[in-house]
Amino acid sequence: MMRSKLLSLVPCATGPFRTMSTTTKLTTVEVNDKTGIATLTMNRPPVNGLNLDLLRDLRQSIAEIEGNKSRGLILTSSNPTIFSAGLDIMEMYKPDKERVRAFWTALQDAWLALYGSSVPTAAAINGHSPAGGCLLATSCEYRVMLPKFTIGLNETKLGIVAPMWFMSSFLSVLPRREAERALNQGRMFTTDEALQIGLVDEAAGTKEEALEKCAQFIGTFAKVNPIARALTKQQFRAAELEQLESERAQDLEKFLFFINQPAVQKGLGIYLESLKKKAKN
Ligand SMILES: CCCCCCCCC/C=C/C(=O)SCCNC(=O)CCNC(=O)[C@H](O)C(C)(C)COP(=O)(O)OP(=O)(O)OC[C@H]1O[C@@H](n2cnc3c(N)ncnc32)[C@H](O)[C@@H]1OP(=O)(O)O
Repeated sequence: MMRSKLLSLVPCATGPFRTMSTTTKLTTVEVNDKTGIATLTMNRPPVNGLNLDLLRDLRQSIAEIEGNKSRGLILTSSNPTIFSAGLDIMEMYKPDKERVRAFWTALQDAWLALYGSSVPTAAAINGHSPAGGCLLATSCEYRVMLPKFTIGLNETKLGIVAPMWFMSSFLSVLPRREAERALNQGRMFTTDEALQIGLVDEAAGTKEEALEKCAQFIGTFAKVNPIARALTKQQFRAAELEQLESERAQDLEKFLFFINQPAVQKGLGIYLESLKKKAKN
């Protein structure tokens, strides 16, 4: 089933490209008419916290980019210092029962869409990228990061646990030993450290430069058969995608059980307070 879905979404090898700019509430898609590459920009102030609506918009924008025959997707942020602060903790703290189910389901959907996207993907990481922000970046095939920001899966520092599929994205970028240590430590890497360890592929001085480097990466596929490339990517990523697809319901229940533990709620409350205090100082 995945294969036929993929074939219908394979990007066109030839133009012409349409100039297009569409905005859902929290994301913008702009297709460059010269390169045919789509830039998907997250725009949810103040920190691109991944709430239900942003996750749904992301998924919708990814589907749109696949549907409009773009040559590739660059994920970035409209915020000059934050790529994404990760999951909106307000969705998990004292959550509404129905909404939190929809929220986690939307996160699963967004990850399946991005990690399994048929088009080449790159992240122009133009700001901090903790936790869910790092998940988005590592779900892409290439990462370019601006200086003096941080990226990583810091879940253990918040007293929460990154699910297996967060780890899968991380593991598709970092060697196993490095990934395990960083996950256990909840380590945030500076741009230089991320570059050194291979968590990001390149550094760039400005957002424009980062976008250009991402476009260059996507351009490396110009002479590759798009169907063969897309099927190769999909096969390479099939195990992780199929694991989540087959365990979605259990993954949701596991999340709900974990998040509703009084100790986890208490920890999230303390963490939120510390973020707010920091903002006041
Ligand atoms: C077994 C399996 C079981 C499964 C178990 C469950 C698994 C869950 C996996 C979780 C994944 C996650 O992504 S959890 C999320 C992890 N994210 C983080 O830890 C990032 C926390 N944020 C930061 O570090 C910083 O905010 C940062 C992004 C660097 C930006 O710093 P700044 O100084 O520019 O901005 P701040 O002043 O800190 O923040 C501006 C405002 O945004 C708020 N804010 C910041 N981050 C926020 C966030 N993630 N969610 C909500 N609100 C946030 C602050 O409280 C402020 O609110 P006001 O004071 O009201 O303005």
